[in-house]
Order: sequence, then C-alpha cells, then structure tokens
Amino acid sequence: MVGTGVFAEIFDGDLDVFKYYSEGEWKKSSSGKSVAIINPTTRKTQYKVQACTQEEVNKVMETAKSAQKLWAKTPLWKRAELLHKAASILKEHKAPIAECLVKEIAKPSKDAVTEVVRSGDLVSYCAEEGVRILGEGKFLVSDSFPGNQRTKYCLSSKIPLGVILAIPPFNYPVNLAVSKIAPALIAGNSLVLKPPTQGSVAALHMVHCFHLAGFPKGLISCVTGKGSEIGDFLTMHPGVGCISFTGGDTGIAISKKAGMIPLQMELGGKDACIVLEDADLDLVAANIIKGGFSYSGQRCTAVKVVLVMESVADTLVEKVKAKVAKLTVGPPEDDCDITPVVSESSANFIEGLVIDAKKKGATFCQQYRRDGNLIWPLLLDNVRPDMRIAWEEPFGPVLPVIRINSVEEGIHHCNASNFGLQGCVFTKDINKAMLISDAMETGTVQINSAPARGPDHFPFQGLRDSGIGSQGITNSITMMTKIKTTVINLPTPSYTMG
Ligand SMILES: NC(=O)C1=CN([C@@H]2O[C@H](COP(=O)(O)OP(=O)(O)OC[C@H]3O[C@@H](n4cnc5c(N)ncnc54)[C@H](OP(=O)(O)O)[C@@H]3O)[C@@H](O)[C@H]2O)C=CC1
Ligand SMILES: O=C(O)[C@H](O)COP(=O)(O)O
Repeated sequence: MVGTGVFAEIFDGDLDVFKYYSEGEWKKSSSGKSVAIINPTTRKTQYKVQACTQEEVNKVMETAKSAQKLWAKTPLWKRAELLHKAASILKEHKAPIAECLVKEIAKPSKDAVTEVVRSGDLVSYCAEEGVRILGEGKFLVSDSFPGNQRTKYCLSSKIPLGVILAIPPFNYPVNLAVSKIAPALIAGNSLVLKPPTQGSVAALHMVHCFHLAGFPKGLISCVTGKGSEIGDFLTMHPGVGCISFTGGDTGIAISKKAGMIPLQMELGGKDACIVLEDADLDLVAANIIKGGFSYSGQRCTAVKVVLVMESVADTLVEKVKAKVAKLTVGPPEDDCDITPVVSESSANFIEGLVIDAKKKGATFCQQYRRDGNLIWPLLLDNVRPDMRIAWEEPFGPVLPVIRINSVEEGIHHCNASNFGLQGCVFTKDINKAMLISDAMETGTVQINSAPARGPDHFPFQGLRDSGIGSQGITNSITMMTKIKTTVINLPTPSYTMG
C-alpha cells in the first residue's frame, strides 16, 4: 500500500527512505541524510524522508520560476481540467494516504480517510471556483471621480503572484496542503511545498497524485527536511512570491523575517465556547465533546475553553463528564476517539499545563492518566484566569471550564486572549447571539455549534496572533493573485447615449 504500486517510484527501497520531488521527478537528496518520522503510537521510527539541502531548495525555486511563466499561459479551463484529474486520482488512492496519516500523526483511521476525500473535493471545488472568479475582471470609467471626463477606460484582472511557498502543519498535512496547492495552481502560480515532518509521507503520496495527473515539470515541488533546518532558508528565499503558512508561533517568526511579499498565515487558536443560561445543554455537551476532543483536541478550531454561566455550570459539567466517560481511548488503527498526541514533547507540554492547573486548585473531573503519548480525556472544572490552561493552547485532550457570572465576563475573557481564531455561543435567543458575536473579537463566531474551519469554501481567518489574511477556497484564490490594470486613454470624452 504505502510506497508500493503506483507509489513505488516515490520510495527508495534500498535505503528505506521516501524521495523528494523536484523538476517533475522523484529524487534522492545529495545530503545522504534522512529525517525520521516517529509513529506517535509506537514511538518508533515509522518512515524516513530526505533531508534536502540548500542547493536542492535553490534548484526547486529556479525551476518553479520558469515553470510558472509557461503555466500562466496555460488556459484557465485546462488548469481546471488537470486539477479535477488530480482530485479524482487523490480520492482513488485514499487508502494508502490515509494509512500514512494513521501511522505518522495517529489520526483515527476513519478521520484519515475523510481528510483525503475532503481534500479531493476541495481541489475540485477550487478548480470550479477559479474558473468562475478568475474568468471575470472589472471595467471602470473615469467620470465617476470628481473632475474627470469619460476619457479613461480601466480594465482590471487578477494575475498570479509567481512562486507560492506552502507550509502546512502536522494535524491536516494533506488537507491543509491542498488548500494552498489548488488555489495557487488555478491562479497560474507554481508551488513549492514544505510538508510538516510528521505527515511528510502522506504529503509525498498526495503530491504523487498531482504528478500522475500530468502537471508540467517543475510546477509543483516538494522538499522535505526539518522546518528548523531548512525553514528559514525557504521562507527568506528571494524566489518566493508569497508564503501560505498554517501552524503555531513559528508563523509569527516567519512574518517578521519574510520580505515584501504577501503572507497568508493561519496560526493558533484558543476558541472560547460561551454558554448562556437558556442554552440547550444537551446540544452544548455534544458540541463540547465534538469540538474539544475530536482528533484528541489537535485542531486549531478545537473548543479550548468553556465559559459557562454559573447557574447552569453544574448541570453542563455533569453532562459533559458522562460523555467523556464514553470516549474510547487507544490506537488510531482501532479508530479510537482519543489517540496518542503527535509527539512526546507535545505530551510533556500538555502535562505541564495539567500540573499547573492541579497546583492552582482546578477541579479534576477525571483522574489524569497518561501512557507514552496517549493522554486520557480530561475536563478541568473551576479553572481560574491565573492558570496557564485558561490562556494557552494545549493541542491535546484537556479542556478547561471557567464559570462566569455575566456574559460580559465571558466576552472579556475571549477578547483578552492573544488568539482570535474562532469562538462559539450557545443560546436560544438569536438577538443576544448576534450581539455577542459582534462583541467577540475573533475571525468567526459559530452560533449553536462548535467552531470549525469547514466547509472548505467558507472564509476562515484569525485576528491578533491567530493570523494574517483569510483562507477558504475563494479567499485563497484571491490572496494568491494580484491586480493588474490596463488603462485605455481616449483623446476625447466618449459617453454611451443609450
Ligand atoms: N489556524 C489554523 O488554520 C491552524 C493552526 N494550527 C496551529 O498549528 C500548531 C500545531 O501545528 P504544528 O505543525 O506543530 O505547528 P508548527 O508551527 O510547529 O509547524 C508548522 C509547519 O512549520 C514548519 N516549520 C517549523 N519551523 C519552521 C521554520 N523556521 N521556518 C519555516 N517552517 C517551519 C513545520 O515543519 P516541521 O514539522 O518540519 O517542524 C511545519 O511544516 C498549533 O498551534 C495550531 O493551533 C494548526 C492547524 C490549523
Ligand atoms: O487545522 C485545523 O485544526 C483544521 O483547520 C480544522 O478543520 P475543521 O475545523 O474543519 O475540522
């Protein structure tokens, strides 16, 4: 399955290492070095990928630049046709790609398949949306601005940015890669992908699906290696025309180092769930479980703090506790709800937050339990603002509950966070919900449902440290273009008489 059949050419069986993708070919790095991908469940090396060199990055950037020039001359319908082909190949090969996700990032097997299928759908939707929005431009006339006659006709259209550098995070290595690749390509750009180390092999398989679809050589490349080693070289490379990054604080550092190029940054979140007295508490409890614990809390859009009115807090906590007790805990292969978190350092970080909350007097609704990278789901009640878990993002199955005495208190906590990705509010009063949504300083507010990025064509953006710009298919296509105008100057004013 993995690295076999149509995927055989991406794997170097002699050295047991996956190859990187440059100039339309699968290659071994001249570094002779590899990077180990540690299976979060077994904590043993599962796969190895090439540790690419700076020279190899230079080569990729050079070919991406020349391939882009030709690609921009490829008709839009043809670009869309190739994307549709890639989408269908991706879906056809969902099983081996999902297997990589299970082994590299311990994603439960059903969710792993869903990620690949969702990615194929995203690519197809992007092809269609691109044809619609890139096929249209604007026509302006000069006499609408004071002092002007109708002597100038302005034609504006969206043109490519050049080479897009895409850096996705470990938690959706396929979906958050194609959410950058497809808009970049339909808009006439070339693309260099640096996949997350955990998730690289899934990403390499996905890239091979684009290769099989027949995209021109050099248009897509994929260089592997640790972000800490080749990351700066990539992000500061003069050949890059735009960086589309999803991840944690690394994104803040990148935005300070990058040159005068557009940045699309989707960073961390501390999504608050505000619960009012009149909320349907069964609905809230179900959404807290789905929002807080799916993929073991390793989603940027996970519910990361519950802010519940004191008068309903006891009832809500009991309902959530009952549901936590039903979550299955174990390996991703068994499709358990809670699976090992991505790395030992991540598990240690989560444990640090739990120990801090314990010392400062949080109520533990379950006993804290950990085995290697596997952390049992934990609800912490009576969390106070002096505890780290009230503000920091655990990216694990640990959820704090803060009891509030007024809605304003909840809104204040949400807005005092350095993050501003999403939030949600539960109430039966839609008027109140709208006022609260307007008061919450986050990129999106969900009313009566847990935060979520999908469906993938919805705008998705974060305020403050949660990001720059907006994602979602339409916004990503727009963000990966710039506006070009041509002005036709007439010797005499010309007005249409009707
Ligand atoms: N807002 C959003 O849409 C989302 C945000 N996130 C956030 O991502 C974080 C978890 O993901 P995680 O993968 O750990 O995030 P990281 O920020 O650690 O890594 C993200 C990507 O950046 C790469 N990278 C690391 N160092 C550098 C560098 N110096 N220059 C360039 N690239 C570099 C990583 O590569 P390598 O793996 O090799 O280190 C990886 O591909 C959480 O904070 C989460 O909230 C996650 C998903 C969605
Ligand atoms: O990175 C994430 O956490 C994803 O963007 C979440 O996507 P979803 O909310 O649609 O599951």
